[in-house]
Amino acid sequence: MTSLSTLYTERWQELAEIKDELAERDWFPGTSGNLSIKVRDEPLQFLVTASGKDKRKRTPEDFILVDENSLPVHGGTLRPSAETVLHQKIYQKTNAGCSLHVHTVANNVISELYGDEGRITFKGLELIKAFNIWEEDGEITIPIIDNLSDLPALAELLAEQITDQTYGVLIRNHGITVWGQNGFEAKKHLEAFEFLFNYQLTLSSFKKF
Ligand SMILES: CSC[C@@H](O)[C@@H](O)C(=O)COP(=O)(O)O
Ligand SMILES: [Zn+2]
Repeated sequence: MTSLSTLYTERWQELAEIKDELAERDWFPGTSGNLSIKVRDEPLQFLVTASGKDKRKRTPEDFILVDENSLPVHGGTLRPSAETVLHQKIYQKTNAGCSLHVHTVANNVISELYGDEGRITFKGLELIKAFNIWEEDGEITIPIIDNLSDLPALAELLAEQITDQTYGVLIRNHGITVWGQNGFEAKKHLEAFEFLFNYQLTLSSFKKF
């Protein structure tokens, strides 16, 4: 059986690599964004990015191990992400092993354009298969929630949107939070959503009035 410390080291490495890749895409403007990865289930413990840091940089203090109440397991002075409670809710309501939150222009614009409808649905696009949807007429819907400043309330709002068919949630004029069973799947979902948002925005810009 893999020891807890080996698991911790492996998960740290996995999350650090994802952070580097998302940084290369410039998906952490102005210190925004936060990432987490589950280390153990019972009791829940996950690594989450430290708050307010430049997530483009790699340092030994990038991640903090937190518990099922989003509190640091080992104490210390480093603060976990302000949005840790959103990650906590995702682990408590899904079988996710990794959760990623980024702010991009595309996800913000889509969230504003479709915010009043409370969701956006994509269909007829090959990339929907990234969500393991293989039907020819398959579709994927992402809910859009208001950007409450009360973070526990925001986490509740997000949790209310989670179903078996939900892979992410847009927070209006804020960003996207996605998850997957592991780091690979969470990143795949994030890249697929961002592709779909960019597709929609590009298509709209070419539509005749
Ligand atoms: C600097 S704007 C972004 C923050 O307000 C927040 O939304 C965010 O994504 C990053 O917060 P953090 O506490 O660093 O995880
Ligand atoms: Zn954010």
